[in-house]
Amino acid sequence: MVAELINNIFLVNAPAGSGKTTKIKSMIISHKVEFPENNILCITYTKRAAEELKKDINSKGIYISTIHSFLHSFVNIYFSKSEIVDLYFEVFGDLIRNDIVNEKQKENITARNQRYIDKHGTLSFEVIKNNIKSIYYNESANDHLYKGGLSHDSLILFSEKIFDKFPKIKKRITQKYQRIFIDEYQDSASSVLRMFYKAVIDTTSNLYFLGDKMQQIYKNYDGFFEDELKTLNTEIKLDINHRSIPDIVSVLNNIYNDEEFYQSPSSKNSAIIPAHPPRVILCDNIHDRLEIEKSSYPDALLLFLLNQQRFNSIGAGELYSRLNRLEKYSYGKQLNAVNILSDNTNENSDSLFKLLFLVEKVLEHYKNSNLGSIIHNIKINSKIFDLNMCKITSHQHKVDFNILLSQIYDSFHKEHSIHDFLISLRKTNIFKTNYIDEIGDEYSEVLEVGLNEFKALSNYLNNPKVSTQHGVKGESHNSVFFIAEDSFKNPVVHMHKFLKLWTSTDLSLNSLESFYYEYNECVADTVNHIGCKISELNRDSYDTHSTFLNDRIEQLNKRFEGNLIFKGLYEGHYNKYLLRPNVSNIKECLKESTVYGVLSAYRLFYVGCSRAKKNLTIFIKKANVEEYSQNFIGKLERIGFSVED
Ligand SMILES: Nc1ncnc2c1ncn2[C@@H]1O[C@H](COP(=O)(O)OP(=O)(O)OP(=O)(O)O)[C@@H](O)[C@H]1O
Repeated sequence: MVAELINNIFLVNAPAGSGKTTKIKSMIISHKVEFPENNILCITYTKRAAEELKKDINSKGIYISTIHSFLHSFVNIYFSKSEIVDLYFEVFGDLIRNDIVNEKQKENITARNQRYIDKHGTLSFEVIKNNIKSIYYNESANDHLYKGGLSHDSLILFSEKIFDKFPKIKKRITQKYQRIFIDEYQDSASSVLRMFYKAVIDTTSNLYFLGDKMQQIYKNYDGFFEDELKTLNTEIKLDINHRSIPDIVSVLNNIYNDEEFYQSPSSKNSAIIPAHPPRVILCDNIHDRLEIEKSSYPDALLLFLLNQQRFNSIGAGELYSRLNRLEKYSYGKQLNAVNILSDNTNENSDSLFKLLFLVEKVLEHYKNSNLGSIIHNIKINSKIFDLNMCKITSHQHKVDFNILLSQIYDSFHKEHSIHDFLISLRKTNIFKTNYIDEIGDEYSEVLEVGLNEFKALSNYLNNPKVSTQHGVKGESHNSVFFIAEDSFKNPVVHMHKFLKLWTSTDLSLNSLESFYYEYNECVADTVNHIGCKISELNRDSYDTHSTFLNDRIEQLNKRFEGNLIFKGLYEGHYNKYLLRPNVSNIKECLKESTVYGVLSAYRLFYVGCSRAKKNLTIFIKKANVEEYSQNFIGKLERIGFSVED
């Protein structure tokens, strides 16, 4: 049966640089001019994107925010209603009961249960139910279900449940908003897409999903909105690349390798002469070669895969790695080391870095003899400065104060550790001693790092030229240096396996993604049958299921026979298993990340290349592609790259 097309819900799936963000802005503005009384909602993927968009369109009735802040502001007024608290227990009750029982005796759950008993005297489902009067969004990656705290993911899940159960609440969305835009739809969870779809269908509001499937670089979307996507209105076409020069547009078309998404270059970019053709540099040592190229293109944006590499390149690698090890910035916590090291404003919530960035700002004003700005900074930071010491009521005070600032200035320019710098700050008495002293033991490793790393970080923040491949969505840069790297965990990106597969097959997003979904389903089905994750298989559980697993491997081998992606990624592992069936060999066969890592590398490669307006360079370590270098160079040249050794 052919699904009915939906007229008021639009899908604009268009490649990089085709003007999606620009289109959103112009649609918002023109709608507002025509219907000034209407309200418009625009959901962006990151806070930064929301802030950027707000700079251009900030008028009454236009609401721009991330999905979490939108949902939170929209549903939190119901969070203490008894029906909503009941729904909370309906949705999360089993999870709560399981944690109370803690069948597998997980240590963290045992500890959490004990903390609850210490505080409330006892732990049971009924006690928890009695204690929770209202639920809340805890703005972190982990739920606090005993207290009614919803994590990022649970806020989304629970909002969807609220809209399903209480249509009146859902209806408020379209009563309030006549136009809704979801930017970067490809990285939104399918539950988010479905939520808006169900709210807007059969109403007079319009909903627009804008994005690019090729730029799906986070794992939020699980593929469960594909049927609905096929029913959407696709009459808005964006097929001109407004960002890049024709040679780069041609490379991008070839990487995308899908006629449906073919882009023409914009005529305004045709006259731009690049410094070099899009090129791939195959080198023995990427670091050394980068240094050389950086001197010719000092403004190039360097795209690394990992934050660690990015901070290494800035000259603040040790600072990043040590801050990253702090418990409070570990995985799942509200803030991480990147948040702290990227925020040189007064909003930085880390006591050490707030102080360092502030001191640096004050020294900048000192250098420019701008006493007024120094006083202003002192006044708005009364928790950090000792206001008595900073009072300037006479000429002598001013002279004394200047002496203290000059001591700080000298100390800041000395080669010593952050710890020694803090000691020198403490000695001046300008700062509250308890503020400095409270930067306690947990920071001891961070304080050992040289102050020069902080200075390098600060220079970088004033002029960022290094980013991660995940972090440059939506950006444009004249010159881009993309550094090919692998990562086997957080994030999983198998760049070199991708390059190898790309060399030997005519890869397109559709072919690789369909294989990924199909293979993933086979793995999920196997996991369901054996009742444990593939990575958790051990010799005993393998023996129990070996007949089933052997059959499964033979079936899959047959099913994907002739599939070049399977051949490139899995065939070797299957042959090995069929020769020697054992637990470690089966794990390799059924590893979902083998294909996921290649798929995410393909997308990141495209995202990275598509940031370049004029000059694009890819750096690849020669040794990593040696085995197939002739074919690889041939492929690169067909794509439109020039290849340099
Ligand atoms: N219609 C247009 N005419 C001229 N320039 C445009 C037009 N649309 C977009 N641009 C310019 O092209 C560049 C890319 O636009 P935009 O960021 O909107 O594209 P996008 O599709 O959102 O890109 P990406 O998917 O890579 O984030 C920007 O510099 C923008 O100013």
